[in-house]
Formats: sequence, structure tokens, C-alpha cells
Amino acid sequence: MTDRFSFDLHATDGKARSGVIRTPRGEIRTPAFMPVGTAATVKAMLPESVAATGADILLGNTYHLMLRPTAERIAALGGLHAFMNWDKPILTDSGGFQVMSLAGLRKLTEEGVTFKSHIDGSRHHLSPERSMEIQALLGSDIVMCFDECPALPADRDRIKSSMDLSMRWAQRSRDAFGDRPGHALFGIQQGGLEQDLREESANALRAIEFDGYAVGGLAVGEGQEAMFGVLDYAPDQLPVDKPRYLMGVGKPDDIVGAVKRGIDMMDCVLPSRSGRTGQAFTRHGVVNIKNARHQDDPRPLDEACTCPACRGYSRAYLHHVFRANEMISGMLLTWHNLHYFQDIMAGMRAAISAGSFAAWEAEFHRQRAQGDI
Ligand SMILES: Nc1nc2c(CCc3ccccc3)c3nc[nH]c3cc2c(=O)[nH]1
Ligand SMILES: [Zn+2]
Repeated sequence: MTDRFSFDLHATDGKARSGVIRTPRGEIRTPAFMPVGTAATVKAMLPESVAATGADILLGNTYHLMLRPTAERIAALGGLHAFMNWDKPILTDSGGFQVMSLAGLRKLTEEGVTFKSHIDGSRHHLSPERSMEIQALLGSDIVMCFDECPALPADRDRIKSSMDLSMRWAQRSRDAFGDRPGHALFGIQQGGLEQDLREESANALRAIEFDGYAVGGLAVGEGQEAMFGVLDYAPDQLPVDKPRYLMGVGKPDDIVGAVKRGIDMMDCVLPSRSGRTGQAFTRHGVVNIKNARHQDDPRPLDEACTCPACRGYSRAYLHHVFRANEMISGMLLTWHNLHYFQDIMAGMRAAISAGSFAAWEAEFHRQRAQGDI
């Protein structure tokens, strides 16, 4: 075990990298997929089930937890790890992104943002300083800078002024974070789809110095082609010896394309959210289990999957419990999706270490093109 935060690169294959992030609460194998536990729970999953899928770290949300049950209450109860019974690493987002996408009546100034809770309409305030205080109260191992993520499409002037604000907030986040051994602070690159603005942002963050660097401002509706266009250069603008975290991504083929371009960490609500709606991700493509064609199908979701849903249940059963709106439906499909996403990560880590990422990627795409699933 270690009392410090560190990142070791073990292997590279093209731009793809594999390694390990060491924290006092445990190691994170990279490339890593991080399930989202927004309100101190990965929905429909027990923490031990999340760990069983292979996840080394999960995500929490400053925005949701500050509103309910409040960061002060979680701190008084021993912090987020004890509160939600997860003793491995936790990364928390800084809240600004969620305010802009969820809260009402927002007022954004240089100082920070005031907003009305989407839960009960009460008024709240976030700033770099308050976000750092909340994330410290939660006790998260990886803290994100307080930033502003502009909605796309946006004109260049808007992207530039927003990125400049986020860089000033990054400095204030760094100053407020202080020196917390064993805890990490990650900067977040902004700059939209503009290569020169992203370069400016990366240089500003590098000068402030962070334990890791996120590529922010993507997965906000720009589409995969535009996102990959940015990822063709953005990771290389960031320090090579620190973890690179692409926020909010994504579908299986987004994840593979991001790792191929040098990304080490990703998060997305997709596997859990779509699991609850009956959408299963498999190596052969997506299965919408509510579709009537599954009602007599005795096969598992995915013959090659070793998760509890695929080992113990037929498509016919999963179809039935979704149609009957039974709680086990969301549990089983969420477990399968999270397990499958971790399978993809484990496959890529092994392929990168073996220098066979290109072959692994070709097989990944060939299997998905197989059609009838
Ligand atoms: N702070 C921040 N968060 C983002 C998220 C949320 C990721 C998140 C982290 C932790 C918990 C939940 C969600 C994005 N999701 C899609 N695109 C995103 C961009 C940004 C961004 O630019 N900045
Ligand atoms: Zn499965």
C-alpha cells in the first residue's frame, strides 16, 4: 500500500497506454472505466457487486450530494466511503457541469455560480473554493477542479472566454485544495473543438501542476467524429507522465477509440442508465431485451459473458421481468453492462501490454459487425 498518489506507465502500443494509479485506498488499473455512483450509489447495484464487475474506482457527484444529504452530513458520518460502504478509490466531479445541466435559475459570475436545487428549489452556491471544501468533506481520493463546460455548438469567442474562466478557476481550485497527501487534484482541459484553445488550456494547466489531467468539454452532443477529431491531438497536449481522463465517455466503440488515442480513464452513465431501460451491450452489439423477439429465446444475453445475468438467466426470462417491471430486471442488466464494460477494459489492458492492440481492436469491431444478436 502507499500513502501517496502515483501513476506508473507499464506499456504503450501506438498511442494506447496501460499502467496503474496507486492511491492509499487501492490501485486503479488503466485504461480504466469508472462507473457513476451519482447519489452515493451505483443505481441497482450493491457496492460488492460493482467491485465484482472489476471496477477499481467509482464516481460521485458534488452537485447531487451537496443538495442531498449534504456534504456536512456525510462528513459527520465518516465520509463518503464509509457512508456508501465502498472502501476503494472514489473520484468526484466538481459540480459545475451538473449545475449547468440540472439546476434551475443559474447565475454565473467570476466568483462562482448560484442556482436553485432541482430537488426542492432551495438556493445554493458553488465556487472553486466551495467545491474543494465539499469534495474534502466527502473525502474523495481524486478531486476535480471547478470548471465551466460550455454547451456545444458555441462560437469561438464563447469557447475562449469560458476556457479562460475555467483556467482562472483551476488556479483557485489548486490554491484552495492545499496540500493533501494521498489525495489527487485533476485539472480539466477546455477549449471546445478548437486545437489552439485546447493547447492554451493544456499549457495553463501544466503551469499550475496537477496530479492528473482531464479532457473536458466533450461528450456534450458534438458526435463521435468531432470528438475523435479532438482526441487525435488533445491527449498529446497533456503531460505524458500523468493520467489522462476523458469525461463522460461513452459507448463501447467510443471507449476503444479514446484508449487508442491515449486516454487512460473514462466514465459514463450509459451502461447503468441503459441497463435500467432494457438495453444490453454485448460483444455482438446492442440487445433491446424488451423486444418481443426475445420472449421465447432460451439463450443468455451473451454466450461468452461470465456475469450472473448471462450465467443464470435466459433472454426469455430477462424479457419477462422487464415487461413485468420487476426490480431484478434493472439489477441484472446493469450488472451485465458494467461487467461487459470492464471486460472491454481488461481486454485492452492485456492487448496493450502484449503489443497486440491493433489485432484486439480489429476483432472487437469484427464481432460487432456479425449482425443478428
Ligand atoms: N467537470 C466536468 N464534468 C464533465 C462531465 C461530467 C463527468 C462526471 C464525473 C463524475 C460523475 C458524473 C459525471 C461530462 N460528462 C460528459 N461530458 C462532460 C464534460 C465535463 C466537463 O467538461 N467538466
Ligand atoms: Zn453478461
